[in-house]
Amino acid sequence: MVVKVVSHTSELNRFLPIKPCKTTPPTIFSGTPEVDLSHPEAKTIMVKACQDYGFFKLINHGVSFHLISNLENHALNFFSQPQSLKHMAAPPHDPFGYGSSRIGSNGDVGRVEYLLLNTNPDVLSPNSLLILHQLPVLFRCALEEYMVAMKKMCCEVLEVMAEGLGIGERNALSRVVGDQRSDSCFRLNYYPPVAADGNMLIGFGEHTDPQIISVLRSNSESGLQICLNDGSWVSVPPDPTSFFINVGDSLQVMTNRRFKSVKHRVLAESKKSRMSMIYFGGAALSEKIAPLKSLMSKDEESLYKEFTWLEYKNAAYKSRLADNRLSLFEK
Ligand SMILES: C=C1C[C@]23C[C@@]1(O)CC[C@H]2[C@@]12CC[C@H](O)[C@@](C)(C(=O)O1)[C@H]2[C@@H]3C(=O)O
Ligand SMILES: O=C(O)CCC(=O)C(=O)O
Ligand SMILES: [Fe+2]
Repeated sequence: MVVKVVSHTSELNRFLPIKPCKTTPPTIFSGTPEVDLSHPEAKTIMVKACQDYGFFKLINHGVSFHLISNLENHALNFFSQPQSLKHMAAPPHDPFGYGSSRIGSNGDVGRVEYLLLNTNPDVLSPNSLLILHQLPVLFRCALEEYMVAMKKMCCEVLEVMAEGLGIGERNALSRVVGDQRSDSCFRLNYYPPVAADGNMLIGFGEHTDPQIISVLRSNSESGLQICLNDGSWVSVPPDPTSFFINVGDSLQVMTNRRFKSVKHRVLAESKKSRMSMIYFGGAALSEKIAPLKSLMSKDEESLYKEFTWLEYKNAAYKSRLADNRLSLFEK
């Protein structure tokens, strides 16, 4: 009998079970709200989209396509390397760095490879710095440039949103993500092509994002699905020239549930690889995540207990992907 000794985590990962999905073709969603950032009515459409779906597509965003495709090319080169070269010196149990199949540390799996980074040089753990410095210098520059552009755009979107919500201070939301100490993160997801046997696999299981907003850009391969209010799942047609914005749990709280954080997932279904890049705009660790006073009506009560981003993050990172993390903090 030949006993194969699996000595590396990446090897182990290949044997993790990933549930195949039903083969019925997904419903294509034709109703993605579209927000033109250069349009004077952007604020109204944005707020309605966040109330109705917690999700919208952003066009005329002003981010150069060169910046995006430059990062995409470097990322593709990175993921195309042999497995042994992708594994970086990230210590075990650190969510940051390169990963394959395992999502988080509580048993979730998906057919995905990723690179997860902390975006803030001030709260960068020594591990995150270690990871960045193991990447080719041009890749690292492309990442840094892209993250700066994402932070700026995230703040612009949050300012338009605040205006749309009728909040007096335009920076009530954007100052949280714009803060020097904001604990935002960035993720590159690479979904390898799937066999043409009609089976769809879970690429990234259903979840909500814990942060304030997430800014997602993908190549032209489909896979992203959102859950509508009636509980049905619909496929979002990809658009590599636009960004997709998700309302995260923190924004659901800051708006006292006027906005709902959107449940989403990715099915690995394409014969070509899908690549996505997501900027998760978060708060500083010490920031109180609570409904904005300027938004609340006179006798309105907060639907949530008081907590800081650090408290929420700690709880979130102990949970499974599909858990309702906010329920722990509801009054
Ligand atoms: C299973 C998990 C992965 C995750 C941490 C968690 O315990 C629950 C939240 C997950 C999530 C979803 C959005 C982002 O991709 C992410 C980086 C985040 O902040 O929360 C992931 C976490 C992760 O991959 O470690
Ligand atoms: O890869 C994608 O398109 C979405 C992934 C996602 O939702 C996440 O990383 O939180
Ligand atoms: Fe997500």
